[in-house]
This record gives sequence, C-alpha cells and structure tokens, in this order.
Amino acid sequence: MRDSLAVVSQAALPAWQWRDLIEIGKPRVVVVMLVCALVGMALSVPGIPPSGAVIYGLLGIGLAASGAAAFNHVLDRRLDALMLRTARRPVASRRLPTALALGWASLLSVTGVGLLAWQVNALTAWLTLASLIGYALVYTAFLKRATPQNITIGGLAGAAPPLLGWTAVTGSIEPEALLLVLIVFAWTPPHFWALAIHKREEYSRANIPMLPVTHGDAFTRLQVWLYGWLTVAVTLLPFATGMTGAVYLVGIAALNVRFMQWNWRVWRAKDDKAPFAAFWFSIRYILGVFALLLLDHYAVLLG
Ligand code: HEM
Ligand SMILES: CC(C)=CCC/C(C)=C/CC/C(C)=C/COP(=O)(O)OP(=O)(O)O
Repeated sequence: MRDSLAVVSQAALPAWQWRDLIEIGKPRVVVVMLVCALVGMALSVPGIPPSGAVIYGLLGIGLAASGAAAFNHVLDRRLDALMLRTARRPVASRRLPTALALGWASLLSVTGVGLLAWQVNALTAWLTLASLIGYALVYTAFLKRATPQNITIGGLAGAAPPLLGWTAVTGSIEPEALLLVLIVFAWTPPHFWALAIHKREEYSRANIPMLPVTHGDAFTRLQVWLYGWLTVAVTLLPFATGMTGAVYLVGIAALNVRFMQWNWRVWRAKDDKAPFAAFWFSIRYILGVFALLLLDHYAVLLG
C-alpha cells in the first residue's frame, strides 16, 4: 500500500497549478458553509438583510474558512499522504510547495478576518477567528491525532457559519442563532462517522484515532443512529420554539424520515455501501434543512 501511495505522490510531482490553491481551500465544503451563513443572515431580521453585510460577510467568512482549510492541508500533509482518499492532495503529494500553501493560507485568513473587522463588525471578526483557530489549530494539529471525540470541537468550528452570518447582520448573539449552530453541531457526527466507517482501514493505517478505529465498527454505527435521533430532535426545535412555521414542519418531517432511513441502514445493514451513501445523503440533508428554514422564513413574510 505504501508503494502505491508513493507512486501516486511521484506521479503528481509536476509543477503546481492555480487550481491547487483553490483546492486546498476545500471550496465545496466552504460553499455549503456559506449557504448556512446566508440563511443565518436571512433569519436574523424580518425583511431582507442589508446588502453590505451580506456581501462582505459572505466574502469574509468564505475567505477565512478557506484559509482554515488550507492550514489543514499544510498541517495534515504527512497524514494525508498516508491515505488513498487524500494522498493526491496538492500539499500532501508535494506538488504544491508547503511554504507557498502556508503563505496562501495566511493570506486568505488575514484577508477574511480583516475584511470582517473592517467592513462588518468586530464580533463577527472575533468569532470567525475563533472558528478558524478551532479548526485549523485545535482540531487539526491536536485533537484529530489525540481523541475520537476530535470532531466535536472541529464540529463546533464547522457549525459556526450560521452564527457568523447572523452576527454579521445584527452585531449580537441571539438564542435563535445558537439553535442554528446546534443543528449543524448535532449533524456533524452522523455526517463524519458514516464516512469514517467507510474509510476505517485508511484511518487505521494512518494511525488517526477516529471512532471506528478506537471503538470499532458496530459501536460507531450505533452512534450514527443515536446522533441521528439527536439531530432530528434538534431540527424540531425551531418549530417548537415558534421560530418557524408549518412549511418548515412539513418539510423537516419528510427530510428527517429520509435521514433516519439512511442512519437505520448504517446501523442495521452491516455492509460498507450504506455508510458511504449515508455520508453523501448527509450533505443533501443539511442543505435541505437550511433551505427549508429559508423557505419558511420568506413564506411567513409573504403570507
Ligand atoms: C468536524 C467537522 C467535520 C468533519 C470532521 C468533516 C469531515 C468531512 C470529510 C472527511 C469529508 C470528505 C472530504 C473529501 O473526501 O475530500 C467531508 C466532506 C464534506 N463535508 Fe464535512 N466534515 C465536517 C463538517 C462539515 C460541515 C460543518 C459542513 C458544512 C456545513 C461540511 C460539508 C461537507 C461537504 C459539502 C463535503 C463534500 C465535499 C466534496 O464534495 O468533496 N462538513 N467532510
Ligand atoms: C472560519 C470557519 C468557519 C472555519 C471552518 C473551517 C472549515 C473549513 C471546517 C471544515 C470541517 C471539515 C471539512 C473537517 C474535515 O477535516 P479533516 O481534516 O478531518 O478531513 P480531511 O481528511 O478531508 O482533510
């Protein structure tokens, strides 16, 4: 296996390309985070949020999140080189020089947080900086290598965007914003552990203490099922607290049935296909939850 990874690395050695700089910013993950941030912005006020806060807010949060992701690529380059899923990454494969990636990560981060401080507000800049440090440093450099609970703190950083969007518009932290964070936070274990079950051998070979490696396949499948229920409970809170109306309730009920069908398959079907499919469904699910929140918000306004 090491030989085949070495071949992957050597074959990829030719000069770096501009798209490598985009890739290390994990653009697909960041786009989903920006959707969550945008919904946080929309829900923070009764009407349409001010365009300046939306544009500079999304730009700043997106740049900072990409910067955090680029730091992750730099700090994880040796670990990433040990796993097939990640061995072809620009820094892990040595195609993109580490110093250049580090400079790029710093530039993105400083520009993102700086833009928020300059054009949005200090609270959003500080919270974004905390998320950046939480993911790039606390999760990546320490917790990921230390404990199977690593994704809880990483999850907190990843769950921050709806709050960041909210504070970008209002300048204050309110309970509704924290509820949006809680939704992404509860969703993170079913999202990630489903993938980790599928990639267990790779994590094990790279010596990363993800839950399926430390506590086994069956235990992790059960956790996906249980955290799935926690996510369902948390996604009902916006309706229970009067934050959303009937449109959300109907939509979230249908979405949660599908979500728990997948989590059931992860728990009960012991094959390897269900977790991978459930991981991909989890991304559609979180986008669906936030789309419903948005739809309900504007349906109430229009109605
Ligand atoms: C600690 C928290 C999280 C962990 C450990 C985690 C882990 C992962 C991993 C390992 C992948 C596979 C990436 C790849 O194959 O390149 C992934 C993909 C993805 N994650 Fe997460 N994730 C977390 C939080 C989040 C959050 C908060 C979001 C968005 C709100 C998110 C959205 C996505 C998306 C959209 C993808 C698919 C990327 C693609 O198309 O390649 N993740 N996640
Ligand atoms: C400022 C702000 C909002 C920061 C959030 C930063 C951010 C991009 C979080 C993403 C979470 C994520 C994809 C974790 C996977 O990391 P991993 O290293 O376990 O996965 P990998 O092996 O695919 O790299």
